[in-house]
Amino acid sequence: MKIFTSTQIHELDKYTIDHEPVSSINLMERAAKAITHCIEAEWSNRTPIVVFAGPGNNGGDALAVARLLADDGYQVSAFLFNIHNKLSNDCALNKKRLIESKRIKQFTEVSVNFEPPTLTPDTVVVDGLFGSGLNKPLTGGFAAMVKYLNSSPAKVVSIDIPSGLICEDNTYNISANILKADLTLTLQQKKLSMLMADNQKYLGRLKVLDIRLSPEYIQNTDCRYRILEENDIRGIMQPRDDFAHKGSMGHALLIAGSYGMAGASILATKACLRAGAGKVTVHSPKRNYDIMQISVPEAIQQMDPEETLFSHPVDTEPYNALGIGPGLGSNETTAIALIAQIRRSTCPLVIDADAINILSSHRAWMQQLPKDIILTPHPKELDRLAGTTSSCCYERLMKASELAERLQAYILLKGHYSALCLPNGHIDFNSTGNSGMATAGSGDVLTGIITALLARGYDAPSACRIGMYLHGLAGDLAAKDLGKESLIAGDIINYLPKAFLRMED
Ligand SMILES: NC(=O)C1=CN([C@@H]2O[C@H](COP(=O)(O)OP(=O)(O)OC[C@H]3O[C@@H](n4cnc5c(N)ncnc54)[C@H](OP(=O)(O)O)[C@@H]3O)[C@@H](O)[C@H]2O)[C@@H](O)CC1
Ligand SMILES: Nc1ncnc2c1ncn2[C@@H]1O[C@H](COP(=O)(O)OP(=O)(O)O)[C@@H](O)[C@H]1O
Ligand SMILES: [K+]
Repeated sequence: MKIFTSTQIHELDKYTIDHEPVSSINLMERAAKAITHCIEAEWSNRTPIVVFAGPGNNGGDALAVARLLADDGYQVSAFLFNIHNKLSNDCALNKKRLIESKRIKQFTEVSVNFEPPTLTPDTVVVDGLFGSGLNKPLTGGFAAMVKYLNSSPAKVVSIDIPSGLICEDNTYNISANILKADLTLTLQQKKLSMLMADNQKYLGRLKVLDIRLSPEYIQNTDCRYRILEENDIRGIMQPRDDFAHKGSMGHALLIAGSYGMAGASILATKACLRAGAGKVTVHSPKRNYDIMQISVPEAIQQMDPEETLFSHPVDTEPYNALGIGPGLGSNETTAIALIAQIRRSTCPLVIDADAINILSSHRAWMQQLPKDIILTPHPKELDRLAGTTSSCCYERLMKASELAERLQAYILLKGHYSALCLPNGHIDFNSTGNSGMATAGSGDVLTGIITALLARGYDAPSACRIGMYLHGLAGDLAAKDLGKESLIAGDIINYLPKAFLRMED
């Protein structure tokens, strides 16, 4: 699913009006009907409704909803904020229709002073102050109104997006001036800011309402952001050849696990095997030999000369892909071996965990990274790598994207909606995965999966897309059977077979 920017959403709106064809007022009515339907499904007509409408089309939607609810027997009070005496055409038309319908309990147009109504816990507030047209943070009277609503006991339903939240960049927005909705009914598609962890507190429950905007525009318009769905992944997965043999299914090398961190290499290795690599070799320090042999008998063991850490780069000629980093530690000997390993590697590379941390403390080495390398940082690792200090998720995402462009690398920033930042500046978000996966070792599993896919011959973007999707899907299937609370990283590996099966259906 493409995630258009607010500018593109306006173009899409206009294109639909011109080409469907549908008049803009009828498109607004379509949106208002969908919103009204959702509200009526949740609250009976004994619920007092208070509608707050702004001067633009978000306000127009809200006034149409006020009329439709009143028509269906709800007690509706509506406030239209028209402080500059300037309404959008469709907002003005819906004001007229609302007044003419006469079913409304109270309609107030606010131009100067606003006497806020009493909001009881059983009241539902419909927020149509600002939607995708908000172009700067709220200030003054509107900010005060948001604060008033946030401190009220009423339930809030936001139309399209909670007022005060901007569709993309909220880096310099003020949290107290953004409405906290209980339910957000967003039109046609999620907005970029809805994918960010730090904005979840504003959204409440989020529903996407299909208002049938032009499929032609949606299909033909290039878009920087998209959410990967099952069909996108099915489209790039290759069937396993009947005549496949272990020599044709890729030989993966993992360099992982220092003494005390054998678990990370075990998880990555098992995941790599379960993701269908023909052969997996794991390079780890001598002291981990027995535990590795016993834990993953299917893998080939390669011992580092050192007892407890990775110290010697290896020849990658026999391998089709290398994953390096899980549980590696950040000893200086390991750091030097890592950069030597990166320099001499001839196969596709996945860099994770401690390998990323080592690069963060030796930034000059980043210039030596080959093109098309894959880095899989979690947010803290990305912050160390890119030197981000802000807690703003959008800013971090932009840093990750800039870094991907500068290095011509694939940066997979992990989390809910993991974001794959591509060298061309585009960003693909993953749609699978759940909070049960917030458990140590989940990332090691992802590294193993992506390394396997690279070894099998997928190019870097496909390996990342399929890898993060299957990883999340395995987590979802595991959570369905086991619940989220007790999920551990090993469960993700155990459910990878079912995730593959689901994609073969
Ligand atoms: N997508 C679709 O196809 C469909 C979309 N629809 C609906 O349209 C909505 C978008 O409508 P919209 O473009 O009229 O913008 P909206 O959010 O109402 O605000 C614009 C007004 O706000 C003002 N303003 C901006 N920032 C401000 C600030 N900080 N503080 C104060 N004022 C500020 C701005 O003023 P200006 O910047 O122009 O001076 C202008 O007056 C969308 O969210 C959805 O609900 C549906 O009807 C049907 C199909
Ligand atoms: N709430 C969540 N929703 C979806 N996926 C999640 C969630 N929490 C964690 N994950 C996934 O689990 C993995 C965690 O990786 P990471 O933080 O590197 O773990 P570790 O370092 O312990 O192996 C990532 O792939 C991430 O996307
Ligand atoms: K709104």
